[in-house]
Amino acid sequence: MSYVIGVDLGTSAVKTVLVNKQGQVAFETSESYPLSQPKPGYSEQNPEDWVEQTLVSLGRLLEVSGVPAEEIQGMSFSGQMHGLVLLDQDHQVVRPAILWNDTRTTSQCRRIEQKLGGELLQIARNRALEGFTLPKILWVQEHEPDNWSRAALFLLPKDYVRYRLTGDLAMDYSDAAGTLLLDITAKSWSETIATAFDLPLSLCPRLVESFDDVGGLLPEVRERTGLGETTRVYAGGADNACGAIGAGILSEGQTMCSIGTSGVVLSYEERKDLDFEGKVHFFNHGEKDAFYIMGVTLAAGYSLEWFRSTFGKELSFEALLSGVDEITAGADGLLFTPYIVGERTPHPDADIRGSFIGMDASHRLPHFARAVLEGITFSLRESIDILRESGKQITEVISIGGGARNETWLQMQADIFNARVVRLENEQGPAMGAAMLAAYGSGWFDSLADCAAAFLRTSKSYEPDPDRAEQYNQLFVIYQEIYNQTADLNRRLAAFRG
Ligand SMILES: Nc1ncnc2c1ncn2[C@@H]1O[C@H](COP(=O)(O)OP(=O)(O)O)[C@@H](O)[C@H]1O
Ligand SMILES: O=C(CO)[C@@H](O)[C@H](O)COP(=O)(O)O
Repeated sequence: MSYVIGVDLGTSAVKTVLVNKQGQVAFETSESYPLSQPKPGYSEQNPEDWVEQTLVSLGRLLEVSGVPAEEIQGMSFSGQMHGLVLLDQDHQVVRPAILWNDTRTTSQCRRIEQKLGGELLQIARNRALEGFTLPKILWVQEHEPDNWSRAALFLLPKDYVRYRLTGDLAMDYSDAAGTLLLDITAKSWSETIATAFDLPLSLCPRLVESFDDVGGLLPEVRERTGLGETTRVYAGGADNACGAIGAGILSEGQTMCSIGTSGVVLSYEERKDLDFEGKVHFFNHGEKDAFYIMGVTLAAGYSLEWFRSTFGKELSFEALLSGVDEITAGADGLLFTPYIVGERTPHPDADIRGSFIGMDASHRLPHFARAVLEGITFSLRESIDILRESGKQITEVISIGGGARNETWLQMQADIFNARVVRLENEQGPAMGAAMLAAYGSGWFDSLADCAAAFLRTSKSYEPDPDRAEQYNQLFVIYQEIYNQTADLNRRLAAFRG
């Protein structure tokens, strides 16, 4: 038997899957790590935690599956996007990684806009958002001169882990697209953007394709994990690019919804010259010379996780959500907005915060849990609507990520999106996408599309219920008003946050 490994470096955990030539997941493991919020709006992780837990996860995969190391032909990575890992000249980490959901960089975003004006959208094809990497680099430059003076190179999270496993320093196009330093269609680092902020191009690593072979595993990694010399390592991609590959989003007309820590609505995009005015993110795909567009809810699964850990600490997700399907659409007049760490699409606003609107003495825990699921899904519907307004036909959505584990939530997605929602046999989209990059890189298939045809299987489809879809349309109009009604209140409350 031959196998490949997909590693998904998520925000809550690293997940590894061992996949055979038929696309069956022979074994999977997950190892979590902490997220630190030293101040409101800050979000950091220790890169050493990622490396350690990836090694533990790979070791378990080998040990428990019992698969001989020589049967594992390839390995590739998917990673949380945008996180800044700064390295010094000796490739030592300079400071904790500043993550995608860290919103400390509003003033750096305004500086980028002032300096570059329309050139930013022309070159980087995205607007300056707090989560992207360039504003984080400028924040360190402004606020931590000692750390900045030591910085020689930056990497993104999965590229750092891959460096520690192979010794190779590189970044793939799909992840580089989220830095705001890449000329997206030219596929090169932008000298215009770098020089505008006095950044030497030597700060940027070598660029590679997601399916490029970047070497073998270091001897100490082989010893620690049980992997051998036969396993080649392929660069990998951004978690959303890998999620798209793992959901088979490889041609025009295909859309996915991913609910992990963040929430993403993503469509394959052939129209590379169309101006989306920065309303959605426009990124390079993991497939060669392909692109996708997407909208992002910053706290999707994270809102549910926050709600569970705050109000139902002893409950599993299954227990928390068990009574939710007994409550009707709209949770008896209770709405939730998932802005608990600020928002991106369609409201790029670091100060906005969440609300429960319409609390009534009759509401119980399941009402609140339902309102949280509905609020997250309404937020994703805002991205669906932007994609539809750009001319996309969205009649079917492949749902992946932790949010695809709950049947009620999948039906809710179908009703709120007014589209068929499809769950795959394996909802681990990004890890599967990484395994597919390794399978394609290893020469198992002629294209990623051929790999998707062989690997991906539908598990169940959820059709929208016309009555509930109509009810949700009416509720969505009220939901959409909450942002404007609460934006000023939250701006004034910002001064009182810890
Ligand atoms: N059984 C479940 N039912 C509903 N939602 C779930 C369930 N398990 C996990 N989730 C949601 O999925 C999120 C984690 O998704 P995952 O794709 O693993 O995240 P990430 O890749 O960001 O680490 C959790 O925060 C939670 O909101
Ligand atoms: O910032 C983005 C995309 O622009 C996020 O989607 C991150 O890539 C993190 O993803 P998850 O941990 O939620 O998978």
